Amino acid sequence: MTVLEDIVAGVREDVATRQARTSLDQLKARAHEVPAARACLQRLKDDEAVAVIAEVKRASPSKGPLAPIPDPGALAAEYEAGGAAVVSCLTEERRFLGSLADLDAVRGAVDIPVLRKDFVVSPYQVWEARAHGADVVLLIVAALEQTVLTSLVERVHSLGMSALVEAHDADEARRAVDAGAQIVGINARNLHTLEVDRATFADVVGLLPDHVCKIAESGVRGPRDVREYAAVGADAVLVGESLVRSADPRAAVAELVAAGAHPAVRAPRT
Ligand SMILES: O=C(O)c1ccccc1NCC(=O)[C@H](O)[C@H](O)COP(=O)(O)O
Repeated sequence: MTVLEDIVAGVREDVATRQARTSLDQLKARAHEVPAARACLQRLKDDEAVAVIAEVKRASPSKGPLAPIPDPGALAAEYEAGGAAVVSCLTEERRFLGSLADLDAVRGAVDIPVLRKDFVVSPYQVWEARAHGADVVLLIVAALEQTVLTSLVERVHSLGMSALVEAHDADEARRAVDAGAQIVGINARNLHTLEVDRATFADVVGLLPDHVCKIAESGVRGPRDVREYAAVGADAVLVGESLVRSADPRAAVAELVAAGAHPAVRAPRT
């Protein structure tokens, strides 16, 4: 069993447990009570700057525990104050030690869009994301059959949210676009070895049409990596570990934002 299959198997069990407590109809009712989702495409695809998506990430399969994060809302507020365009919140429980409670705390603490980062395999989780105030939902191509991926993208969009569709290689990038993705993340972390190879982004990004927002995910340790991703066409970077380990996450985000703010760092637009 691959790491991804193992994570998804656990997620399916956890979703079943939650669904036994809260029915889909109850979730839908809650989803219609929360404020409408915030738009996020324009925030991420700004020709003048590379946007920063800052992640609340307690642990990971590759590194184990990363940071205790006693107050995820306070961390998210620091990210926002540092200039993050979007806050990503991991909600997967077993390997990332996240939760919907973390998502609630983050949602309550910031005004910028919030991404629910999880291993979404069912419409129930999409409704759950909306019911908890998420504006963006991650969908991982490698975890989904194409028909399921397409219908989940449609479901996310139909609820007014944005889908961030994650690819790891050229074939997955094509599948993301075929599924109707407007925002595609290219994750430099190999899901089999868990190693990060930032060159993956440059290898794959050229396959994405101009209108698609291109996000470089994983392995950003500082401003230099932002500049390198920007130079090969990233509209945004998604950063977790280096921010949660930072003694001053607000300043750390601000440094990344500043690195992406200078137009000279951008790849020529077509
Ligand atoms: O982080 C992991 O070890 C991991 C393992 C298996 C699947 C996904 C994983 N990470 C999710 C992510 O995509 C990252 O949290 C995100 O891109 C931020 O990466 P980083 O800045 O390197 O923490």
